[in-house]
Amino acid sequence: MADKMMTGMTFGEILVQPPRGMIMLVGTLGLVVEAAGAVVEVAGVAVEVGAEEVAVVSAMILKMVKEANVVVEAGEEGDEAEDLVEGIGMKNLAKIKSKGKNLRRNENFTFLQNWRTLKNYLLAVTGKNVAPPISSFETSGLRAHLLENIAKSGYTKPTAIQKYSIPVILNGRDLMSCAQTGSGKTAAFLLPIIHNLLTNKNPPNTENNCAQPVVVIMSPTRELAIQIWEQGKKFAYNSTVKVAVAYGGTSTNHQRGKILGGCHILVATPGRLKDFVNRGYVSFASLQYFVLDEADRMLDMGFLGDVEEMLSHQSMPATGERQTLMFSATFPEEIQQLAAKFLHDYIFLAVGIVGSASTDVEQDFFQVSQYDKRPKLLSILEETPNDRTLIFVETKRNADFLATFLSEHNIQSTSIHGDRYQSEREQALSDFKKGVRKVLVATGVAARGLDIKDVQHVINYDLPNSIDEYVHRIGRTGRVGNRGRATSFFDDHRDHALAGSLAKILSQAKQKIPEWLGSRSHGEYADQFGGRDIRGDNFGCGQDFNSPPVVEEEEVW
Ligand SMILES: Nc1ncnc2c1ncn2[C@@H]1O[C@H](COP(=O)(O)OP(=O)(O)OP(=O)(O)O)[C@@H](O)[C@H]1O
Repeated sequence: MADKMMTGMTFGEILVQPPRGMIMLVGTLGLVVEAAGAVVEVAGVAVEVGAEEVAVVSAMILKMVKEANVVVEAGEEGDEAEDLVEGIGMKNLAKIKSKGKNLRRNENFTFLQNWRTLKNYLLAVTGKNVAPPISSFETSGLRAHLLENIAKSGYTKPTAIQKYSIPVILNGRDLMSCAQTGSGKTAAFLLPIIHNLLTNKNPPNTENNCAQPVVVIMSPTRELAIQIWEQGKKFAYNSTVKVAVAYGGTSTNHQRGKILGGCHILVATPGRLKDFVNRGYVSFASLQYFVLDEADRMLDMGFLGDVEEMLSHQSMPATGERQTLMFSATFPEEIQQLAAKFLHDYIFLAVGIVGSASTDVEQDFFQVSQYDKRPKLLSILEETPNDRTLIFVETKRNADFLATFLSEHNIQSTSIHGDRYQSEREQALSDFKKGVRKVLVATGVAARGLDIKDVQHVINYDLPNSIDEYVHRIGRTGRVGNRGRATSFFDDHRDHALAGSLAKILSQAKQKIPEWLGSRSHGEYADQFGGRDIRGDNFGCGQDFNSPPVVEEEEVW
């Protein structure tokens, strides 16, 4: 049955007006919903639902119930279905009966519930001929050497996004893949790519002092590029696969030498990649995979020009002749539309709600005016002196200022932002990772992708302008199943435009919305599964897609 559904046959199809115009559908193992009414939009796609995501699914059901006057039949009293129905207060809206798995119909829907088989996630898959997911690394078909390196990395089983992304990539398909922060997206693209490189056994290609990588991975920040490079080297360890990196702020000679020495996989920031391509050090003549990590960021106005330039370079294979892979935890609809033109007959994957915050992060808010922020910060940090804490501020100046201020108060801190020398940035990150400094004050440069072990607390000293940025920032904690904590200072004067989006994020993550925040959001968040974009019109406000392009990628942070 699962195979049938994955290929989009007509089973379990249902409305669910999809987030961001993409199709979502509930069906199969956890909850089967059979469409029979006009309200239903047939989608032909499967979604598995799971215990962790029951809340999300509950809200979907609730929405359907509201719209279609559905009658829901729960299982035996005390079982998961009963709990779920209870939990979402559906009793007020639909007739609930406790009679095992019997079916009950009304004119719109039939619900068949089999809650005991709930899986661990909610998944949306769209596209034609989707390869079925893998269930374990051992049975994935990945090469033995790679499996050894996976085991050495301490991975015992694939995460949800890996289960679905790996076979799609192995199958040669283009992919847009969305999953929450810290869910293992990097390995989801690195593993199948390295598998194929190991299988093909071709040596790295360099002609006329110009390297021809098989894989180019673009990342918005230098530190993230370094991190992906390191992870790539880990998976390619002791093999013939060569991984190199190119990023700004350091001498080109060293990087160029490494790349020319042989490189299958090149991880790069946009500015340095463009520079190397324009100088003829790198060409795309052998390229098979083009990967955009943090794809929505790579395709917003800041980097779009660079990405387009690379994709339209004369040596770049055309869309459809290369495999294009895009990964992110957030993917605004406008950017998805833009992304589609670089993709060929692609598969869309979403684990969880696109753009939602990790449910493993406990989110707190304080109403704090600009003048009260410093004492409030001190009191919070003094409560938890041993916590590894990442503090986000809006300006580079304030990052330095705050780090100094905290150090003067015996809280050993350092800072990372675009005005520091690259060596200082790397030192700051290293000190923070090693625990030499417990506190790192950062601008948005550290918001995305960075995987720093045991960050217990993220503090938004200044909230960002965009809700997606908020989601990425707080995603620096609560990674791969660990719990984390995020605290944000909400300044009424500057942050009011974000209130609705924040309330929605809290609501999706099933967290308490402070009354004062809820009242500022004018109830915008109440309807989680709206007919259009999951975030509605105002969601993502502050994300300015029309802002002028920046010249150098890192300088904006
Ligand atoms: N299957 C797995 N088992 C255990 N740990 C894993 C597995 N896959 C990835 N990890 C680890 O999980 C952490 C988060 O992974 P990764 O950085 O790829 O997340 P991400 O989804 O890209 O997050 P972000 O959206 O913040 O960039 C890393 O430390 C990674 O090594």
